[in-house]
Amino acid sequence: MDNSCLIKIDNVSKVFKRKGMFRNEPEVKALDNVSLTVKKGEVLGIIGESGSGKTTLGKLILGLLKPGSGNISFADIDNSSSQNGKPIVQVIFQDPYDSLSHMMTVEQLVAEPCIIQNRKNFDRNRIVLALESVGLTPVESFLHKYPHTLSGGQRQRVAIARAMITEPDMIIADEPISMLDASIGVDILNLMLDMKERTGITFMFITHDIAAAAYISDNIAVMKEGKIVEYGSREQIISDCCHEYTKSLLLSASTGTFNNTSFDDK
Ligand SMILES: Nc1ncnc2c1ncn2[C@@H]1O[C@H](COP(=O)(O)OP(=O)(O)OP(=O)(O)O)[C@@H](O)[C@H]1O
Repeated sequence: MDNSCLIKIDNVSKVFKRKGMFRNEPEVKALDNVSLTVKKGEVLGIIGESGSGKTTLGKLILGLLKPGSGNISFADIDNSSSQNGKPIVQVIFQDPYDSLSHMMTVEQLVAEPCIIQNRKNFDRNRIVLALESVGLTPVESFLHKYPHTLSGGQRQRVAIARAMITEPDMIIADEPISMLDASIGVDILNLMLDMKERTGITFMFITHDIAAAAYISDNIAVMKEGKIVEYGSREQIISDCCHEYTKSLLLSASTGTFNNTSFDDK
Protein backbone atom coordinates (compact mmCIF):
# COMPACT_ATOMS: atom_id res chain seq x y z
CA MET A 1 0.00 0.00 0.00
CA ASP A 2 1.51 3.35 -0.93
CA ASN A 3 2.20 6.02 1.70
CA SER A 4 -0.65 8.33 0.77
CA CYS A 5 -3.22 5.55 1.18
CA LEU A 6 -5.29 5.07 4.38
CA ILE A 7 -7.73 2.36 3.22
CA LYS A 8 -7.67 0.20 0.12
CA ILE A 9 -10.79 -1.54 -1.11
CA ASP A 10 -10.10 -4.29 -3.66
CA ASN A 11 -12.84 -5.91 -5.74
CA VAL A 12 -15.33 -5.95 -2.88
CA SER A 13 -18.80 -7.39 -3.44
CA LYS A 14 -21.65 -7.76 -0.97
CA VAL A 15 -24.86 -9.65 -1.59
CA PHE A 16 -27.84 -9.56 0.78
CA LYS A 17 -30.12 -12.56 0.83
CA ARG A 18 -33.80 -11.95 1.39
CA LYS A 19 -35.20 -13.21 4.68
CA GLY A 20 -38.66 -13.95 6.10
CA MET A 21 -41.66 -13.32 3.84
CA PHE A 22 -39.37 -11.81 1.15
CA ARG A 23 -37.11 -14.86 0.85
CA ASN A 24 -38.47 -15.83 -2.56
CA GLU A 25 -37.43 -12.48 -4.00
CA PRO A 26 -34.02 -12.26 -5.70
CA GLU A 27 -31.00 -11.44 -3.60
CA VAL A 28 -29.64 -7.87 -3.66
CA LYS A 29 -26.15 -7.18 -4.93
CA ALA A 30 -25.49 -4.10 -2.80
CA LEU A 31 -21.83 -3.86 -3.89
CA ASP A 32 -20.52 -5.25 -7.14
CA ASN A 33 -16.72 -5.51 -7.49
CA VAL A 34 -15.93 -2.16 -5.90
CA SER A 35 -12.31 -0.98 -5.84
CA LEU A 36 -11.42 2.34 -4.25
CA THR A 37 -8.60 4.02 -2.36
CA VAL A 38 -9.18 6.38 0.56
CA LYS A 39 -6.24 8.77 0.73
CA LYS A 40 -4.88 10.18 3.99
CA GLY A 41 -6.28 13.62 4.79
CA GLU A 42 -8.76 13.82 1.94
CA VAL A 43 -12.50 14.33 1.87
CA LEU A 44 -13.75 11.52 -0.34
CA GLY A 45 -17.30 12.09 -1.53
CA ILE A 46 -19.44 9.00 -2.20
CA ILE A 47 -22.39 10.08 -4.26
CA GLY A 48 -25.30 8.08 -5.63
CA GLU A 49 -29.04 7.64 -5.52
CA SER A 50 -30.86 5.71 -2.81
CA GLY A 51 -29.96 2.02 -2.84
CA SER A 52 -26.72 2.44 -4.79
CA GLY A 53 -24.66 0.84 -2.00
CA LYS A 54 -23.11 3.88 -0.28
CA THR A 55 -24.03 2.94 3.30
CA THR A 56 -23.07 -0.70 2.72
CA LEU A 57 -19.60 0.50 1.67
CA GLY A 58 -19.36 2.57 4.87
CA LYS A 59 -20.47 -0.37 7.03
CA LEU A 60 -17.86 -2.65 5.46
CA ILE A 61 -15.10 -0.14 6.26
CA LEU A 62 -16.40 0.16 9.83
CA GLY A 63 -16.36 -3.64 10.15
CA LEU A 64 -20.12 -3.75 10.79
CA LEU A 65 -20.46 -6.01 7.73
CA LYS A 66 -18.07 -8.48 6.14
CA PRO A 67 -17.37 -8.46 2.40
CA GLY A 68 -18.85 -11.38 0.48
CA SER A 69 -15.70 -11.33 -1.65
CA GLY A 70 -12.74 -9.03 -2.11
CA ASN A 71 -10.58 -7.37 0.47
CA ILE A 72 -10.35 -4.19 2.55
CA SER A 73 -6.90 -3.31 3.87
CA PHE A 74 -5.89 -0.58 6.30
CA ALA A 75 -2.59 1.33 6.43
CA ASP A 76 -0.37 1.15 9.49
CA ILE A 77 -0.71 4.51 11.22
CA ASP A 78 1.00 6.47 13.96
CA ASN A 79 -1.87 7.13 16.38
CA SER A 80 -1.23 6.42 20.06
CA SER A 81 -4.99 6.01 20.59
CA SER A 82 -5.13 3.08 18.16
CA GLN A 83 -4.86 -0.29 19.88
CA ASN A 84 -3.74 -2.26 16.82
CA GLY A 85 -1.80 0.30 14.77
CA LYS A 86 -4.69 0.52 12.29
CA PRO A 87 -6.74 3.64 11.60
CA ILE A 88 -9.51 4.51 14.07
CA VAL A 89 -12.68 5.02 12.00
CA GLN A 90 -15.76 6.70 13.48
CA VAL A 91 -19.18 7.36 11.97
CA ILE A 92 -21.67 10.21 12.01
CA PHE A 93 -25.20 9.29 11.04
CA GLN A 94 -27.89 11.10 9.12
CA ASP A 95 -30.24 11.71 12.02
CA PRO A 96 -28.49 13.07 15.12
CA TYR A 97 -31.77 12.84 17.03
CA ASP A 98 -31.81 9.07 16.60
CA SER A 99 -28.12 8.53 17.14
CA LEU A 100 -27.91 10.38 20.48
CA SER A 101 -29.51 8.93 23.62
CA HIS A 102 -32.27 11.23 24.84
CA MET A 103 -31.47 10.26 28.45
CA MET A 104 -27.92 11.59 28.46
CA THR A 105 -26.55 15.13 28.80
CA VAL A 106 -24.16 16.57 26.24
CA GLU A 107 -21.30 15.99 28.69
CA GLN A 108 -22.25 12.32 29.15
CA LEU A 109 -22.75 11.82 25.41
CA VAL A 110 -19.32 13.19 24.51
CA ALA A 111 -17.63 11.29 27.37
CA GLU A 112 -19.30 7.97 26.54
CA PRO A 113 -16.98 6.73 23.73
CA CYS A 114 -13.94 7.22 25.99
CA ILE A 115 -15.66 5.50 28.93
CA ILE A 116 -16.62 2.54 26.72
CA GLN A 117 -13.04 2.26 25.51
CA ASN A 118 -11.76 2.64 29.08
CA ARG A 119 -9.36 5.38 28.08
CA LYS A 120 -6.84 6.28 30.78
CA ASN A 121 -5.88 9.67 29.38
CA PHE A 122 -9.45 10.92 29.52
CA ASP A 123 -10.54 13.87 31.66
CA ARG A 124 -13.20 16.57 31.67
CA ASN A 125 -10.87 18.96 29.89
CA ARG A 126 -11.05 16.74 26.80
CA ILE A 127 -14.82 17.05 26.73
CA VAL A 128 -14.49 20.83 26.92
CA LEU A 129 -11.91 20.86 24.12
CA ALA A 130 -14.04 18.57 21.94
CA LEU A 131 -17.09 20.81 22.36
CA GLU A 132 -15.04 23.93 21.68
CA SER A 133 -13.64 22.34 18.53
CA VAL A 134 -17.15 21.88 17.12
CA GLY A 135 -18.21 25.42 18.03
CA LEU A 136 -20.53 24.58 20.94
CA THR A 137 -19.50 27.56 23.04
CA PRO A 138 -19.63 28.75 25.72
CA VAL A 139 -19.16 25.09 26.62
CA GLU A 140 -20.59 25.48 30.16
CA SER A 141 -23.97 26.38 28.68
CA PHE A 142 -24.13 23.10 26.70
CA LEU A 143 -22.63 20.52 29.09
CA HIS A 144 -25.84 19.83 31.03
CA LYS A 145 -28.31 20.09 28.17
CA TYR A 146 -30.22 17.11 26.74
CA PRO A 147 -30.43 16.46 22.96
CA HIS A 148 -34.12 17.41 22.72
CA THR A 149 -33.27 20.96 23.87
CA LEU A 150 -30.75 21.42 21.02
CA SER A 151 -31.31 22.38 17.38
CA GLY A 152 -30.61 19.80 14.64
CA GLY A 153 -27.33 21.50 13.77
CA GLN A 154 -26.24 21.58 17.43
CA ARG A 155 -27.09 17.88 17.78
CA GLN A 156 -24.97 17.08 14.74
CA ARG A 157 -22.11 19.08 16.34
CA VAL A 158 -22.46 16.93 19.48
CA ALA A 159 -22.29 13.81 17.27
CA ILE A 160 -19.09 15.15 15.66
CA ALA A 161 -17.58 15.96 19.10
CA ARG A 162 -18.40 12.38 20.19
CA ALA A 163 -16.55 11.07 17.17
CA MET A 164 -13.59 13.46 17.52
CA ILE A 165 -12.92 12.72 21.20
CA THR A 166 -11.64 9.25 20.27
CA GLU A 167 -8.96 10.90 18.06
CA PRO A 168 -10.02 9.09 14.90
CA ASP A 169 -8.00 8.97 11.71
CA MET A 170 -11.16 8.97 9.64
CA ILE A 171 -14.84 9.85 10.01
CA ILE A 172 -17.51 8.34 7.79
CA ALA A 173 -20.23 10.99 7.59
CA ASP A 174 -23.32 9.20 6.24
CA GLU A 175 -25.76 11.85 4.92
CA PRO A 176 -24.89 14.15 7.85
CA ILE A 177 -26.76 17.19 6.51
CA SER A 178 -29.78 15.68 4.80
CA MET A 179 -32.04 16.30 7.81
CA LEU A 180 -30.86 19.88 8.33
CA ASP A 181 -31.95 23.21 6.87
CA ALA A 182 -29.72 24.16 3.95
CA SER A 183 -27.81 26.95 5.71
CA ILE A 184 -27.23 24.81 8.82
CA GLY A 185 -26.03 22.01 6.51
CA VAL A 186 -23.46 24.37 5.00
CA ASP A 187 -22.27 25.25 8.52
CA ILE A 188 -21.71 21.55 9.25
CA LEU A 189 -19.80 21.05 5.98
CA ASN A 190 -17.65 24.10 6.80
CA LEU A 191 -16.99 22.62 10.24
CA MET A 192 -15.83 19.37 8.61
CA LEU A 193 -13.53 21.32 6.26
CA ASP A 194 -12.16 23.28 9.20
CA MET A 195 -11.46 20.04 11.11
CA LYS A 196 -9.69 18.59 8.11
CA GLU A 197 -7.46 21.68 7.93
CA ARG A 198 -6.75 21.72 11.68
CA THR A 199 -6.22 18.01 12.33
CA GLY A 200 -5.54 16.36 8.96
CA ILE A 201 -8.41 13.94 9.57
CA THR A 202 -9.79 11.99 6.62
CA PHE A 203 -13.51 12.15 5.81
CA MET A 204 -15.70 9.87 3.74
CA PHE A 205 -18.75 11.97 2.95
CA ILE A 206 -21.73 9.87 1.85
CA THR A 207 -24.48 11.84 0.14
CA HIS A 208 -27.12 11.78 -2.58
CA ASP A 209 -26.47 15.50 -3.19
CA ILE A 210 -23.74 16.09 -5.77
CA ALA A 211 -23.66 19.82 -5.03
CA ALA A 212 -22.85 19.09 -1.38
CA ALA A 213 -20.24 16.52 -2.44
CA ALA A 214 -18.65 19.02 -4.82
CA TYR A 215 -18.61 21.70 -2.11
CA ILE A 216 -16.57 19.68 0.34
CA SER A 217 -14.80 16.80 -1.45
CA ASP A 218 -11.27 16.53 -2.82
CA ASN A 219 -12.21 13.41 -4.78
CA ILE A 220 -15.58 11.95 -5.66
CA ALA A 221 -16.73 8.39 -6.40
CA VAL A 222 -20.08 8.12 -8.18
CA MET A 223 -22.05 4.95 -7.36
CA LYS A 224 -24.88 3.35 -9.26
CA GLU A 225 -26.43 -0.07 -8.60
CA GLY A 226 -23.56 -1.20 -6.40
CA LYS A 227 -20.79 -0.16 -8.80
CA ILE A 228 -18.46 2.83 -8.91
CA VAL A 229 -19.27 4.20 -12.34
CA GLU A 230 -16.98 7.22 -12.16
CA TYR A 231 -14.16 8.46 -9.92
CA GLY A 232 -12.14 11.64 -10.13
CA SER A 233 -11.06 14.85 -8.50
CA ARG A 234 -13.79 17.33 -7.64
CA GLU A 235 -12.78 19.42 -10.66
CA GLN A 236 -12.82 16.42 -13.03
CA ILE A 237 -16.26 15.35 -11.86
CA ILE A 238 -17.73 18.87 -12.12
CA SER A 239 -16.25 19.91 -15.44
CA ASP A 240 -15.08 16.80 -17.25
CA CYS A 241 -17.21 13.83 -16.22
CA CYS A 242 -17.79 11.02 -18.72
CA HIS A 243 -20.61 8.89 -17.38
CA GLU A 244 -24.19 9.77 -18.36
CA TYR A 245 -25.35 9.14 -14.80
CA THR A 246 -22.89 11.71 -13.39
CA LYS A 247 -24.02 14.18 -16.05
CA SER A 248 -27.64 13.66 -15.07
CA LEU A 249 -26.81 14.21 -11.39
CA LEU A 250 -25.02 17.46 -12.25
CA LEU A 251 -27.88 18.63 -14.44
CA SER A 252 -30.38 18.12 -11.66
CA ALA A 253 -28.14 19.67 -8.97
CA SER A 254 -29.09 22.87 -7.27
CA THR A 255 -26.22 25.32 -7.00
CA GLY A 256 -27.95 27.86 -4.77
CA THR A 257 -26.84 26.61 -1.37
CA PHE A 258 -23.24 25.91 -2.18
CA ASN A 259 -21.89 29.23 -3.35
CA ASN A 260 -18.40 28.15 -4.35
CA THR A 261 -19.71 25.34 -6.56
CA SER A 262 -20.46 26.21 -10.13
CA PHE A 263 -21.79 23.71 -12.64
CA ASP A 264 -21.73 26.24 -15.50
CA ASP A 265 -19.23 24.13 -17.40
CA LYS A 266 -21.77 21.36 -17.88
N1 LIG B 1 -29.23 -5.66 5.77
C1 LIG B 1 -29.74 -5.68 4.55
N2 LIG B 1 -30.51 -6.72 4.13
C2 LIG B 1 -31.01 -6.77 2.87
N3 LIG B 1 -30.81 -5.80 1.93
C3 LIG B 1 -30.05 -4.74 2.30
C4 LIG B 1 -29.48 -4.62 3.61
N4 LIG B 1 -28.77 -3.46 3.66
C5 LIG B 1 -28.90 -2.89 2.46
N5 LIG B 1 -29.65 -3.65 1.64
C6 LIG B 1 -29.98 -3.37 0.23
O1 LIG B 1 -28.75 -3.13 -0.43
C7 LIG B 1 -28.90 -2.07 -1.37
C8 LIG B 1 -27.91 -0.97 -1.05
O2 LIG B 1 -28.30 -0.38 0.18
P1 LIG B 1 -27.49 0.84 0.83
O3 LIG B 1 -28.18 1.19 2.10
O4 LIG B 1 -26.05 0.51 0.90
O5 LIG B 1 -27.72 1.99 -0.26
P2 LIG B 1 -27.53 3.56 -0.11
O6 LIG B 1 -26.93 4.02 -1.39
O7 LIG B 1 -26.80 3.88 1.15
O8 LIG B 1 -29.03 4.06 -0.03
P3 LIG B 1 -29.67 5.21 0.88
O9 LIG B 1 -29.12 6.50 0.35
O10 LIG B 1 -31.14 5.05 0.67
O11 LIG B 1 -29.25 4.94 2.29
C9 LIG B 1 -30.37 -1.63 -1.30
O12 LIG B 1 -31.08 -2.30 -2.31
C10 LIG B 1 -30.80 -2.11 0.08
O13 LIG B 1 -32.18 -2.38 0.10
